[in-house]
Amino acid sequence: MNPHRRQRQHSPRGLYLVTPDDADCGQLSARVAPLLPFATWLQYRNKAADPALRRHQAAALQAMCAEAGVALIVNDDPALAAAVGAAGVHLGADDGDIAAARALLGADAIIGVSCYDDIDRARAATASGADYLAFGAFFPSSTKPAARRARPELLRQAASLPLPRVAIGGITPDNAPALIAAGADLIAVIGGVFDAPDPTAAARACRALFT
Ligand SMILES: Cc1ncc(COP(=O)(O)OP(=O)(O)O)c(N)n1
Ligand SMILES: Cc1ncsc1CCOP(=O)(O)O
Ligand SMILES: [Mg+2]
Repeated sequence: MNPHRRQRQHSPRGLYLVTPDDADCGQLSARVAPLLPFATWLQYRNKAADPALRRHQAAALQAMCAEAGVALIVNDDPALAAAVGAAGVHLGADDGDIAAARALLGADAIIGVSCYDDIDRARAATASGADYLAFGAFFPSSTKPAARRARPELLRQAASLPLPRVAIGGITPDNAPALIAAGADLIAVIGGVFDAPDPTAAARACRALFT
């Protein structure tokens, strides 16, 4: 097995950086590279790219993450995660089931599941072998304006489940403390870092919230 896939942490905490849609491979790598020192995990998410571009970008990010010691998690697509040797996959409600992803990626893979505002979905994902539970959107998101909204109390409620809790949706270094106080182990961020005037400073500030 590729040794860089074996990066599963038992109690991951920190910044879960998620990529913006960017069709320019060189530009995407250049935007991500200075941020990796502050990320616990990186998710490759590109809702606009065709399969060839997604494959190319995921492979480039996997090489960068392996070098930086950051786990790469591919959004939506277990086959792409397997093809590039990523550490895991993130599955939403329309992205297939956990068992199929586990069969493809193996016992060491990180499989994350979107639970939105639904604690019953979180319980079911836990029982099905998920590795983390993602909740949100907690704040208005310019990346995904129609995202279902959740309240921070849900993070407290999910403390009864034995998995890391990821918060997503409109998160910035300024509004994240309320979510961390409510129990978020990781904050998943796109615009709050990549659209910040100084993305490196924003990523550093996100990480500092966990120290
Ligand atoms: C960490 C994390 N949480 C939630 C999502 C959203 O997944 P999904 O509902 O499948 O929506 P898309 O991202 O595919 O638009 C995520 N990607 N990552
Ligand atoms: C994928 C996703 N799911 C809920 S909100 C969201 C987008 C997160 O991006 P941002 O951090 O820019 O709000
Ligand atoms: Mg999805």
